[in-house]
Amino acid sequence: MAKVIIATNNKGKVKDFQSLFTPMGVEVTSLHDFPEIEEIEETGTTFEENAILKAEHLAKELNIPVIADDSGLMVDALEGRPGVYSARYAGLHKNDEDNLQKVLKELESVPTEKRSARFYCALALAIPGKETITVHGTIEGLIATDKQGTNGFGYDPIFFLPELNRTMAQLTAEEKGSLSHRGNAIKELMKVIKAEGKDFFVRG
Ligand SMILES: O=c1nc[nH]c2c1ncn2[C@H]1C[C@H](O)[C@@H](COP(=O)(O)OP(=O)(O)OP(=O)(O)O)O1
Ligand SMILES: [Mg+2]
Repeated sequence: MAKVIIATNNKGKVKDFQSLFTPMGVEVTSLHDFPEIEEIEETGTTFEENAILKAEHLAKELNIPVIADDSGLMVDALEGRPGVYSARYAGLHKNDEDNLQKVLKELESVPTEKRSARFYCALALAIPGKETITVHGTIEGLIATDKQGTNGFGYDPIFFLPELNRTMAQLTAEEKGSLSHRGNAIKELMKVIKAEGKDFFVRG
């Protein structure tokens, strides 16, 4: 069976990738399957830089093609924060809940029309001996005033999609994949590798 290696420790991202790749008959492998690999520090100042760091690190260790995802939430009223620091917004050892509560608190007095935000996902594909490819995808939404829904992960329960009248955490995995920043980035990556005659699948 064809496999794709994603350099991530985030179980929510793994689920998102599974919902995109499983229908293609492709198995998703993550850092959870390589416990001996040390996690690399995200020292970049952009999503792209961090995605490249994560993908190239694991591709070098394993000597096979690897994809990495660096993503986050950008809130206009917060000048783009939490941005690249989305995973560490409430502090290094905080979790998704603390992070989203911090955003809700900071937006407490901000009216609906000023609660615009977007998710951003940068993907890097590192292939040993080749130049690393980066692509990105986004999705626009509004920050809700409280949590809704239990699907997904991270900031999904407070990311409201006005056209669907639901938060991202109220979508099925398939719905999220069809319109999310991550789904859009994957579509872009598929286009680019096709155009460049490259491939990220590992067989066997
Ligand atoms: O679809 C999403 N739905 C909700 N929240 C999301 C999403 N996508 C990214 N996010 C948030 C979660 C985390 O706060 C940050 C990612 O941080 P980021 O460093 O890329 O991931 P991570 O540290 O959790 O895992 P890893 O680096 O091992 O891939 O943005
Ligand atoms: Mg991370």
